[in-house]
Amino acid sequence: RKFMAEPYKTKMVETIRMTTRQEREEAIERAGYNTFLLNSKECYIDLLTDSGTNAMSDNQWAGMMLGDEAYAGSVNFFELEKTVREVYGFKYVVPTHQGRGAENILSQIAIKPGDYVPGNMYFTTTRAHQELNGATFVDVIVDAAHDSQNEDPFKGNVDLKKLQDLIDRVGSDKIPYICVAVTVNLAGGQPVSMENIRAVRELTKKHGIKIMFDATRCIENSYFIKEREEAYKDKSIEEIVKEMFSYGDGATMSGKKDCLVNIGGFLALNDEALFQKATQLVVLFEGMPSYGGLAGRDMEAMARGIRESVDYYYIKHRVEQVRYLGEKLDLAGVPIVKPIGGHAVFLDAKRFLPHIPQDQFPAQALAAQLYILSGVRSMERGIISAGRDAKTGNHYYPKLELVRLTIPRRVYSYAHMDVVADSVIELYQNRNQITGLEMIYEPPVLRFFTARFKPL
Ligand SMILES: CC1=C(O)/C(=C\N=C(/C)C(=O)O)C(COP(=O)(O)O)=CN1
Repeated sequence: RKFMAEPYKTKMVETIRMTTRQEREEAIERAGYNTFLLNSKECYIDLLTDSGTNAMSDNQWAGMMLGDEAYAGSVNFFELEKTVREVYGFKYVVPTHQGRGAENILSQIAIKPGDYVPGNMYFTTTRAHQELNGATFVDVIVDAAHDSQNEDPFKGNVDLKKLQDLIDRVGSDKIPYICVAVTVNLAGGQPVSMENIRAVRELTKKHGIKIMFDATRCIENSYFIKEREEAYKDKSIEEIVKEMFSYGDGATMSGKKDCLVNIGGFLALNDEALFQKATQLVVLFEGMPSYGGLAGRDMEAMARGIRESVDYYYIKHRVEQVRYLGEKLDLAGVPIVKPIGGHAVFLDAKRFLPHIPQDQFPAQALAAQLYILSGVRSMERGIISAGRDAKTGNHYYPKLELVRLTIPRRVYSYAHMDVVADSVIELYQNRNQITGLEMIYEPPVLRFFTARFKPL
């Protein structure tokens, strides 16, 4: 068989049930055509996100029984710290409740008003914290990343000329760090090559600019390096992760993805002065430096999840299961982002619904219609997620208007992937019946979480 079978067997099940079309039409109406506002029990196959929705292993659950819930100096903290040092290679670890907790602290300790933070495409919460601290985010990703049909194997790469131009334009003292996301979520889960990371290190080192990784999906990135970068095909995932991060000064991590936990994250740093600043803030926002908003048992589960995540067969299956879904859709002519990403298949809503202008929110409409047809929940990653330009007040109009079918780790089977594929293909065949939406409630920040719409 082309795709490997699951490298695990099931020991516990959580029943899911199909709803009726009538129930789903009522539910999406109540949710204002925003899939974020649906209840979990209204969703049959929930592909909203891979964040916190992953299945833990028996080893991780066993670790939950070993929570040292001491207020300070928990055994589990030292286990987490040891694991981050051994697997990722960073020196200091500040646990946080999830990725945003780390982004909040890093942005506050490293950014001063008027700074510029370059990055390989924006991510919603990452940019929000950078802007909250007075920085301007500057997208320095390769142009190919904004083209859903470009099949470059490393579309997450940094465009070194764009980075150099920014340095020349604003001066390196205005650039505290570059945020290198491995993989790039909104480009379609696209990886950064080791060669590019090395080149970014070389360029930034000359100007005293730090590299801070967004490590959220770093294992998927490592798998793509092993699969697509000749020099790494015989390296282990663990060797690749270690080398990747050796070129950086720190990382923010949402453990809810590649660390295989339902809650958790951390800020990792090598610089002691920055670490000291981080510990001063963590007591304000997350708790003690030795628990960062997490119970001891959560830190134990995260430490064990990190160890499991570098297992080759685990990550091979994970990436291949996503590829399986993507290839079925591609074969049926459904427009998707290529190459297929590590954590999700992204539908290209502009090409799926060319008759709907972007300011009638095609991706939002497509996600709502997919739910009505099949109970499959997906996430809008287009103009609504992009938000408004703080200066002009106008929508950002991203080139990529996408619907993300995000596959949780170790949760769904290939049969579920077939159900998703069949329903997307059916929707594609009837795409001309889909109409645009009007936004009837728009929150001021990160609007995609709670905005409401109605069909035009
Ligand atoms: C690349 C990246 C993310 O994808 C991310 C969160 N992503 C979510 C929730 C998602 O659905 O993609 C975050 C924020 O992590 P958090 O959701 O606060 O644990 C940071 N970086």
